[in-house]
Amino acid sequence: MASPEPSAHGAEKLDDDDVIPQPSSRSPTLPGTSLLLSPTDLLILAASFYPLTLIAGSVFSACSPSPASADSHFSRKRNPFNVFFVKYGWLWTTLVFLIHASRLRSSSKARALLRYAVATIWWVLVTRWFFGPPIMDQLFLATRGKCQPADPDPMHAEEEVGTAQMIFTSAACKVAGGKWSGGHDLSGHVFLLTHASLFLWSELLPTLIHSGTAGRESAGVSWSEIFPILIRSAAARRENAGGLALLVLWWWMLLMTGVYFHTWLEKATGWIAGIAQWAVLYVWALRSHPTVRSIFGVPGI
Ligand SMILES: CCCCCCCCCCCCCCCC(=O)SCCNC(=O)CCNC(=O)[C@H](O)C(C)(C)COP(=O)(O)O
Ligand SMILES: Nc1ncnc2c1ncn2[C@@H]1O[C@H](COP(=O)(O)O)[C@@H](OP(=O)(O)O)[C@H]1O
Repeated sequence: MASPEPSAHGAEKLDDDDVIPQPSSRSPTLPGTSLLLSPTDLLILAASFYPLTLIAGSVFSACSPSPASADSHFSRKRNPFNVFFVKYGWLWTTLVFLIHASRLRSSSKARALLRYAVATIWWVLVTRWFFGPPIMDQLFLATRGKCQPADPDPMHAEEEVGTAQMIFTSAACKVAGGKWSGGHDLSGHVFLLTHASLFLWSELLPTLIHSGTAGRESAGVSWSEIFPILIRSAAARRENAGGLALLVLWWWMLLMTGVYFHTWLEKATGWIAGIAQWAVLYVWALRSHPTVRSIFGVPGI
């Protein structure tokens, strides 16, 4: 899909089929084009779906006559979608991305992998390691969170507390049989599901539109065309169907986290961490900094 760089961005010339989402990609001369959505509009539309989902889930949970912790399949931590998919969420996201990247032109592959590496580093920093405990655990400890011993027996608890107070990560706390409690517990699920979804939408959208419109050249996509395009795109290639299926699953699991788990504030901080790297790289740096764009490229077909 051809998409020349807007001069406002102080552009260098992009590869023919690179697509940088841009608000000014509509042609002002075409009648009725104000109703058309550019790639940027579509990306922002997809991105706005996630906070709305969390708000809807939280409102439902607050208004529901039964308690938010009501026993249902999706309120159980051990449900298979949680255990096999979300708990390995970055692995599944990686698989879908690598299949997508393997289809890109070789000149685009290295830069797509570089963007993936940045997204992976952000996932590691938030959930695994940040010069010590990961960001989510450092936030928890900084807000007076502790690893509490699980054993109610005071004899054992005393022994455990000694160990627990030395524990600085939620993972180690769980392994020691303790409970991570007291501080601000940023939702790891909201973070991962939002981060992974925005990464996949940003990388896959040009391909999805291209497959769903059969490469049609146009000023944009109308509202009524969005779902038919995604369906045609899924039908056109198994890889597109796989990517869209994962995005639907991530969206559903985010809704379930919104309904059954965490406080409003913990979901909000999870979401902020989830959009941070996407906003900096895809929304800001790639659009307004030609140097960044020349290093990382832009998602394309
Ligand atoms: C020239 C360019 C070179 C660029 C090089 C790029 C390298 C590309 C290929 C590298 C492949 C690496 C493969 C990495 C695969 C993985 O992702 S392994 C990780 C699998 N683990 C997960 O997915 C765990 C996800 N889960 C969590 O993070 C947490 O469980 C949670 C969801 C945040 C919840 O936290 P809890 O505390 O468990 O509640
Ligand atoms: N959509 C979902 N489905 C099932 N369990 C979920 C969930 N969202 C969050 N959880 C569970 O709620 C706890 C807090 O999640 P998080 O902080 O990652 O958002 C985690 O419990 P466990 O750590 O005991 O598995 C997690 O598995």
